[in-house]
Amino acid sequence: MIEVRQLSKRFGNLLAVDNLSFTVKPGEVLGFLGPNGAGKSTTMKMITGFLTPDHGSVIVHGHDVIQDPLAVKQLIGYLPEGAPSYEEMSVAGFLKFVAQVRDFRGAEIDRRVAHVVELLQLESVLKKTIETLSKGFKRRVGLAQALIHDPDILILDEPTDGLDPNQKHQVREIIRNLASNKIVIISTHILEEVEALCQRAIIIDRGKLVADDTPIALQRTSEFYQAVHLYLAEPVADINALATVAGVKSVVTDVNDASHLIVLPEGDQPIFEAVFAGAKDLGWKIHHVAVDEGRLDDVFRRVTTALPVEA
Ligand SMILES: Nc1ncnc2c1ncn2[C@@H]1O[C@H](COP(=O)(O)OP(=O)(O)OP(=O)(O)O)[C@@H](O)[C@H]1O
Repeated sequence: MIEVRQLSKRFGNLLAVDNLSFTVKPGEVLGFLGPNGAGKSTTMKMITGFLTPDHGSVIVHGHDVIQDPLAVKQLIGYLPEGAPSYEEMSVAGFLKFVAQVRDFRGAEIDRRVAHVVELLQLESVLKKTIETLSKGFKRRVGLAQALIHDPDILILDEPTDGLDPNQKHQVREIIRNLASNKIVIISTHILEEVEALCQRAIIIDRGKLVADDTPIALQRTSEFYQAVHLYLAEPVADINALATVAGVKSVVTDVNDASHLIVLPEGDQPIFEAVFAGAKDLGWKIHHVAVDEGRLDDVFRRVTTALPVEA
């Protein structure tokens, strides 16, 4: 279990993390979301013991990160933002070095390295120096070092950043397969990644927690949840004729397709049957209908602050 209690961190005048509290249980994959500069990396660095908080504490499986940093570092595999340091080392040399730092000796070092090399498919780049690798391979080497000691807890700062769609898929599969008894915290800007991988999502904004729920529950707070998409045979003149149907808040036209209407509900109750009947009564010819499940990107925009546009 990870317990983050009233964590704060200031850089000069900037309160980067502001009284943040949450807990994560074994078996949970937690998506950690927020706009650029929201404080995700800073929080992850404090959980892993790489940065000292100004206030608050982090308890990892009963160990306080500040009082007992070594115990916590043994429990955690951490993939920091960006590429591994030690750019001039070969991949094989770097992974061996990491295994030694993790206190493995003799044949166990080779066994550990071989395991992560296979897991992350690094065979073809073992002899290359890290600085010569593509961004995707650097990310995979970073993941390999985080996994080398088979940690109970993985803290992954944008793990699929820079990977192509196939590699993204592979890395998500690896995380999904690892996750059954581990705690995984993933920071990401990719909302589909949260929907695909995470049982829970936390959104922070300006260092503060602004949402904490399952991705589905968050999605259902979107104004599009239960919205009805009507795909008509042809555009209709008066779309607002449908706005009088009980439970309908408004009707808008898809900007890219005039025969696609989006009927938004007043609340979160289904309006499909009433909308369908209303459209039929109006004599509209319907090709296809779909009910919206809600959108995480819409919720993200609602609960976070957009950065000011630079002049
Ligand atoms: N060492 C530092 N010194 C000064 N300011 C810092 C330092 N580290 C982070 N910050 C600032 O703290 C704020 C939070 O940064 P952080 O990297 O935690 O955000 P983030 O949510 O991870 O952003 P991103 O999504 O862009 O990676 C930012 O405004 C950042 O510029």
